[in-house]
Amino acid sequence: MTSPILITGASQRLGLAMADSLLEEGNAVVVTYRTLRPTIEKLKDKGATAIYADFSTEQAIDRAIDDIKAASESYRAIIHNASDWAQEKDHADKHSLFNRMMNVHALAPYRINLALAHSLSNQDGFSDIIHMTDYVQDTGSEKHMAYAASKAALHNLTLSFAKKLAPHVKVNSIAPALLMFNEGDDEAYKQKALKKSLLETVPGAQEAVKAMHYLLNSGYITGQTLHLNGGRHLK
Ligand SMILES: NC(=O)C1=CN([C@@H]2O[C@H](COP(=O)(O)OP(=O)(O)OC[C@H]3O[C@@H](n4cnc5c(N)ncnc54)[C@H](OP(=O)(O)O)[C@@H]3O)[C@@H](O)[C@H]2O)C=CC1
Ligand SMILES: Nc1nc2c(c(=O)[nH]1)N=C([C@H](O)[C@@H](O)CO)CN2
Repeated sequence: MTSPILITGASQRLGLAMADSLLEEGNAVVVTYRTLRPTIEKLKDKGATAIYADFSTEQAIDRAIDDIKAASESYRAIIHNASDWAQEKDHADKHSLFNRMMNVHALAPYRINLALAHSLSNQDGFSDIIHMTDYVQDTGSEKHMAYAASKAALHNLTLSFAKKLAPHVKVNSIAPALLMFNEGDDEAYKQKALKKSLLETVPGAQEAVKAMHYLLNSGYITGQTLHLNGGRHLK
């Protein structure tokens, strides 16, 4: 079995779907979680290694890096999926909000990539880093300003790491728009959100799973963004 693939924030939704798909394909998988859900136990039953990781502070990021390095001497790929979709209106302390967004979405991927750069290996070809960014990396967001800025920072790290880690490592962004609704999204929100894209659909987690496999199996894509947005950029 080749070196494991690391997926951060895999206890639910897209991260869980990506981890499940990689396990079903026979890959070794290491996941991080912040909330211990039954889904994590199920991933462990399928052979995954699970590591607790909170990326909201510098000290917690340090601890996570130590645990990730202890879990495997080498990695086939790193998928930075962990994310906190926070709105300004819900956080009075904007300084704390901005720092937390940057820690989760930019500092943690930056520090983990640097720490594991020499541990990325694939006897069959390229290794990979995938950054889960967001459609708003290019547009900003009035309601999620710090979040959007941190996703733009993450995408810029895609460009820098693509240059720094070539030719052995491919580094790409996957920039979704609406792939899945959240619990509590009411019908009015759903109808309004659907109209934001040309295709007017919400495809679900498998759209991200397919994009992940495409990048992992590509032999000539690096420094790119796979936009999964249903044509929203043309609306
Ligand atoms: N779903 C969508 O439609 C879209 C998704 N994306 C991006 O795709 C990726 C996956 O999306 P989705 O599955 O909806 O993501 P989620 O909102 O489900 O978040 C993924 C995981 O991130 C973890 N997380 C949140 N904050 C922290 C933290 N401070 N430290 C460590 N882990 C943390 C959570 O862990 P836990 O639950 O264990 O606490 C959560 O399970 C994200 O990067 C997201 O920004 C972008 C645009 C649209
Ligand atoms: N961490 C998360 N990031 C984002 C989510 C989410 O559920 N978790 N959802 C979105 C929305 O689907 C947005 O794209 C709708 O326009 C964005 N980011």
